Amino acid sequence: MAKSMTAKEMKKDSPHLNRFYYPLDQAVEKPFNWKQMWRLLVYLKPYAKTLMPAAIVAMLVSTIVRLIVPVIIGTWVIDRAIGDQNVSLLTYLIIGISVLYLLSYAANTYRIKWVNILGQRVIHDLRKSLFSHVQRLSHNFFDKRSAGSILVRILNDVNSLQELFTNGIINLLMDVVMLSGIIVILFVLSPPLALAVLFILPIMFFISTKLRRKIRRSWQDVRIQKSRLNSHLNESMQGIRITQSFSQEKENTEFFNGVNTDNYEKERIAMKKSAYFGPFVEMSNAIGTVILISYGAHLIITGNIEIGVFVSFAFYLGMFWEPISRLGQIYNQLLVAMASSERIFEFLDEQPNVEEKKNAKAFRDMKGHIVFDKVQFSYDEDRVALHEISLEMKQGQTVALVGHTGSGKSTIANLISRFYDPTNGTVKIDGHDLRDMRLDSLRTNISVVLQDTFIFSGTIMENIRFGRPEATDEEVKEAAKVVGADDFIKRLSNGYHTEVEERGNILSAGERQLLSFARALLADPRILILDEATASIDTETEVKIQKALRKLLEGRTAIMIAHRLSTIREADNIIVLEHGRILEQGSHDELMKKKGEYYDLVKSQFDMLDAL
Ligand SMILES: Nc1ncnc2c1ncn2[C@@H]1O[C@H](COP(=O)(O)OP(=O)(O)OP(=O)(O)O)[C@@H](O)[C@H]1O
Repeated sequence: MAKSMTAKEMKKDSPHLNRFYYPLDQAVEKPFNWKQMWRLLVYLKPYAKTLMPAAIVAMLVSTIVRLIVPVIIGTWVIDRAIGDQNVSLLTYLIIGISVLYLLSYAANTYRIKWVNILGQRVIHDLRKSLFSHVQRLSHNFFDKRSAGSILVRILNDVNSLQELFTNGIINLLMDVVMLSGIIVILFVLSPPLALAVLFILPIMFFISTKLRRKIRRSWQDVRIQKSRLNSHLNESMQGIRITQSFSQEKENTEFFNGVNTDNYEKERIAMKKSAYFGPFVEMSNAIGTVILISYGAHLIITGNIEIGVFVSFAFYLGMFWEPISRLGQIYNQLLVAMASSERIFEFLDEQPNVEEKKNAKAFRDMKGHIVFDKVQFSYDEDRVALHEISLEMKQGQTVALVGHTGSGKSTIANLISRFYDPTNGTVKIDGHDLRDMRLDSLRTNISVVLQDTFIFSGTIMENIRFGRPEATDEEVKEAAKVVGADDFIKRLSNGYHTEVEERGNILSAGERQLLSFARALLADPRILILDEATASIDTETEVKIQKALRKLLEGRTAIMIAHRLSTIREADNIIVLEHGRILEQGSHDELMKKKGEYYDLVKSQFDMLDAL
C-alpha cells in the first residue's frame, strides 16, 4: 500500500517538528508489480550469456550438494555402513562426502563472487543510463524538481536496487530450489513423517510474514526519520552563516536534538520488533523438533522407518527454516525495489520537451541575426509569460532587455538558446526556425553568462576552459587577459592552477563575473546572452567589468538583461518589456525623447541614486 504522510501527520508523528517539516519524506511501500519487475530484469540481459548462467550453475551445484548430503548420511552412512558395520563403505562415504563439501565450497565462493560482480555491473549500467538521460532533459523538467530530489534518485534509489541484483534474485532461485528439494526428499523418505513435520509450515509462514511486515514498517519509519535528520543537517550546514549571524545556534541545536531523539526512538522501536524474530525462528525449530522426536520415535519403534531416515529428517529440519526466512526477506527487498524502481522509471520515461528533429540541420557560419515572429510562450497553462512578441536583433548588435522583474526578459533569452520552444510563433536565427536546427550547433554558437556564475570544482584554468575544452593554456590565459581577469588570477596562491571549490566560494562576486567573461570569450560565440549582475560591485571592479564587457561584445550579437544604466545607454537597441509585452524600443536617446516607460525607469534609477 502506497503511503505518504501529510505535514500534519508528520508533525503529530514527530513531536519535535514544530518549525520545519520535509515534504520529501515518504514511506517506501509499493505493491508488487510484475511489469515493473520485468523492466528491471531487462538490465540483466547483457549478462544473460555470461555472469548470469555462471552464477546460476554455481548456485545449483552448492544447493544440490547441501540437499543430498543428509540423505547420504541417513540412508548410507547410518543405515548401511554403520548398520552393517561395513568399514570400507564407511571410508568411501566419508571421502565422498568430503569431496562433495569441497565442491560446494568452491561453487559457493564463485557464486558469491559472480553475483556481486553482476550486481555491481547492473547498478553501474542503471546509474549511467539514468544520469545520461537526466542530463538530456529539458529545463522544464528541472523547473519542477529540486536538485536534492534528483540526487536522491540517482544515488539512493539506485543503491537500494543493488541488494536485489547482487543477492536477491539468485538467492530467490536458490531458496526455491532448496525448499522444493527438501519437501520432495522428505516425502520420498517418509510421507507420514513429512506430513507431520510440514504441517507447521503454513502456520509458521503466516506468522513470520505478519511479524516481518511489522518489522519492515518500523524500519521504514527509521528511514523516514533518517531522511529528516539528513535534510535538517543539510539545511543547517548550508545556512550556517545566516544561523550564526542571527544567533540562532541554540534554537537550531535544540531542533537538531529533537530530530535526533526522534530518530533514536524510531530505531529503538524497530530494534525491539526485530529482536522478536530470532527467538521466533528458534521456537518454530523447537516445535518441529518435538514433532519429529515424538512421531519419528513412534515410527521407528513400530518399524515404519529406519533410524537413518530419522537422522536425515533432523538435518532437513535444521535446514528448512533458512530459505523460508530468507524468502520473507527477499519479499521485503522486492517491495523496497518496487518503490525505488518506480521512481527511477518515472525519470527514465520523462522525455525532453525540446526535441531535435531527425533531419535537423546544423548551423554553418552563424551570423547571429535573431528574429522573433509573433512568439507566444507559457511555462504553465494558466500564465502567459510572453504575448505575441515580434522583434529583431541584427548581426553584431547589442540589445538591452529592460523591464520590471517578471516582465519576461530571461524568458526571451531562454527561447534564443532553445531551452524551451515557443507555444506559438517562431524564433529564427539567420532565417532558420530553431526547431529545424541541431541543438548542439545552436548552443555552441551561444554563450550564456548568468548573474550567478557557476564555478565547477577544479582549477581556474579548467573553469575558463569549460567554454572550449580543446583550448590551449595560452589561449585560456589570453582570454583572461583580454577581460582583465589575469591580474587577480595571478595573485591567487597557485595562479591559474588554484583549486576553486564548487560554486567558487574563495572568489568575490566581481572576480567570478570576470571569470565567466573569460569563459565566454574563449568559447568565441556568435551570440552572447548576458544576465547582468544586480549585486553592487565597487566602482573599480565596475569599471573593469565594463571594459571587459566591451571586449566581449565586439563583433557578436549580444542580448543583455541589463540593470546598469551605463550598459543600457551603450546598447544599439533597448527593448522595454512589461508583463510579457514590448512596450517600446529604440536607442537611449530616442526613448528618452519619447518620455515613456523607459524615461520613467531611468528617472527612478537616478532618483534612487540621488537618495543614496
Ligand atoms: N521556470 C518557470 N516556471 C514557471 N514560470 C516561470 C518560470 N520562469 C519564469 N516564470 C514566470 O514567467 C514570467 C517571466 O519571467 P522571467 O524570468 O522571464 O522574468 P524576468 O523579466 O527575467 O525577471 P527578473 O528580472 O526577475 O529575472 C514570470 O511571471 C515568472 O514568474
